[in-house]
Amino acid sequence: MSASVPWARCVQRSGQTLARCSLKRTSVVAATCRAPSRARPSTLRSLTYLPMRRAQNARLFSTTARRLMPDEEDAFDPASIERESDEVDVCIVGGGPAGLSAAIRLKQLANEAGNEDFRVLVLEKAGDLGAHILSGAVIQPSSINELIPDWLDESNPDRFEHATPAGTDRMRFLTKTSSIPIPAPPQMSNHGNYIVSLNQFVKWLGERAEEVGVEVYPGFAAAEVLYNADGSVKGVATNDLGMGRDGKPKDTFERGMEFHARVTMFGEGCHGSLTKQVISKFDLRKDSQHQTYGLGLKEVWEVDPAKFEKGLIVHSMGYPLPKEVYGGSFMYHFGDNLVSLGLVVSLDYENPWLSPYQEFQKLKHHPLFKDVLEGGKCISYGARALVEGGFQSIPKVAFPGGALIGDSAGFINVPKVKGTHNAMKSGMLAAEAAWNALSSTDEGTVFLYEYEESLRKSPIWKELKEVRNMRPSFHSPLGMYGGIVYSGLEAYVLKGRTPWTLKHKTPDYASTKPADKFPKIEYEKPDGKISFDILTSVSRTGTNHEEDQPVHLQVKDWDEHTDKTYPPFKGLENRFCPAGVYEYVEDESKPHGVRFQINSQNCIHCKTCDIKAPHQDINWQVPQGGEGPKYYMT
Ligand SMILES: Cc1cc2nc3c(=O)[nH]c(=O)nc-3n(C[C@H](O)[C@H](O)[C@H](O)COP(=O)(O)OP(=O)(O)OC[C@H]3O[C@@H](n4cnc5c(N)ncnc54)[C@H](O)[C@@H]3O)c2cc1C
Ligand code: SF4
Repeated sequence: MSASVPWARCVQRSGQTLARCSLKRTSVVAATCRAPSRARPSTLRSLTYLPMRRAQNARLFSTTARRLMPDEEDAFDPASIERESDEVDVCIVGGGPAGLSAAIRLKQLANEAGNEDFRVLVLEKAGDLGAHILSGAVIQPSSINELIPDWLDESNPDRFEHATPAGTDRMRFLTKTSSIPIPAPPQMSNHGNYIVSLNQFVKWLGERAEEVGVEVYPGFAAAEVLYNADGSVKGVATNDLGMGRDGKPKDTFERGMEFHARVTMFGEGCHGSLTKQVISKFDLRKDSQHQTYGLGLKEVWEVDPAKFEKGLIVHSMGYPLPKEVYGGSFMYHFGDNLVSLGLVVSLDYENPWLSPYQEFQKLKHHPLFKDVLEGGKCISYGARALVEGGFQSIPKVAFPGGALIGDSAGFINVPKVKGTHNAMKSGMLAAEAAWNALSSTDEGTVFLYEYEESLRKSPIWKELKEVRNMRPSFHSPLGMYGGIVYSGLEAYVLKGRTPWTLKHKTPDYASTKPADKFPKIEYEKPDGKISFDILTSVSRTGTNHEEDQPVHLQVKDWDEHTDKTYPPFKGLENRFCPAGVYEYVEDESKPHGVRFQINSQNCIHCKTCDIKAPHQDINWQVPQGGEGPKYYMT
């Protein structure tokens, strides 16, 4: 950090060093980057003015702070400080498989056309790329084969080195003590697929993106959608940093930053906080059904080598979930003695006593899993909601000035338990449409008609249409058994050629029934070897949030929330949250004898509360960039 070099100052944001060196694969201060200037990521080049911006902000704020008397502090409006802005060609929110594939494809096209100045920027809320990604993950390589054909080639020094070829597939129906083999439908055949840690894969994809010139900003949480005067999307803004829990700026206050682009893509994954707003603003669900969701909980274990079967893929239905609850488990053996084990629970469950976290702990005691885990070590835990609505729930994906890509739109093939290949492909299709649109005109609002069209002609559309009736068939009067039989018929005989399309029923938040309609579920205490209490699990996510900041789980009136939610549902938030964030603490001074509490530091960004809260009064917003879970090997 030398003051003599104008741009060689530490560019810090919330403890994150902004400038990252793609050669060193590490965060660096600009002056310490020894890469030739041509090879430096443009992040370094374009951010040289940032120290100045921070100095300006600091000056502005300290001036304001000096001037303010205590009784005036309340009147201070952070919005009165103008935000710095940056102008790029395409801004992508979310550095997941969809966002990074879109970014890489755009820069490939720009570089092929000799337009190296074409700026593509990716904003990612995690401190490091991949750190908020949670997935199975068995990936179908169709999209990565297309995007980076030599991704596994021995001759490629930058190949991805952590892919385990899929081996034996097993499908089981579980009762409490036994596991019954059932035929795996063709969709679930994994021949030719790879087991990976999606979090490692995304990190690697990010490096490939920087190599082709994408500007990747981890630690930047997009918090606000910006609009042009004509109503089209103008870009996004990151949130203000250094605000106290009381909503007042602290001396570390720093105004957010605006990123303006002619095309803004939302690749926030399932139930994105900005995607939600854009869908509503442009009424993108006008011709589609509501989205439906599941919550996936997952652990990675290092197991006894004698129990490890490299490439083994096991899926199950049945125990521990009651027959009215759709869901299932997965167990993938990959890498060196690693086992990825998880349970997906659909969020349209009715019984508020049900706890997806506790069901997952119960699952691990089933002999099918316990035998593998015993003697092993749990090395990570995480949870994330996933989209289950499929074909019926695909919204319009293009709107003036932008597009939805990946799980933000919702392209998971539920019977196949896969979404990564579709997320990537949708990003690539949107990229091609954006490149063509931006190349054909230098100004004015861009609308990606071509993306809507190419999506309909793509394998994504065909694949999701074919399986569209499987998930909703589990709502027939025959419940789970009816769904299994109907899905078998679709998989082997009908193959989606039926003239009908089954509808999704009630949205997840409205599916929960009052607690007094069900007997309370008593879960067994964890044994500390196979099953764990929730705080031990949360400690394995590495999650952290600065305590003195506005709560990012926004509930307007905590007492009103308690009045409406506690009496009928008896604290369901405590049970649906896989990180122990919500509590009702005994408090005799309160009307219901309890006080609502939000331990927001524990949040692992799974979005379940925003989806399942019965009165839709919990609004998940991004906290400060760089906060949240620090997943690795997930
Ligand atoms: C438990 C589980 C198991 C799964 N198993 C499989 C499997 O075996 N195979 C498979 O193919 N798929 C699987 N999936 C689905 C797969 O993970 C998703 O389809 C895929 O990750 C979607 O990619 P995406 O880029 O759309 O979203 P994501 O992977 O969710 O990435 C979104 C990124 O955007 C960032 N972000 C969000 N909001 C903001 C914001 N406002 N500002 C900045 N950054 C933001 C997030 O931090 C994240 O990094 C599974 C999913 C789960 C939950
Ligand atoms: S608070 Fe909400 S988003 Fe955070 S972990 Fe709990 S349910 Fe998930």
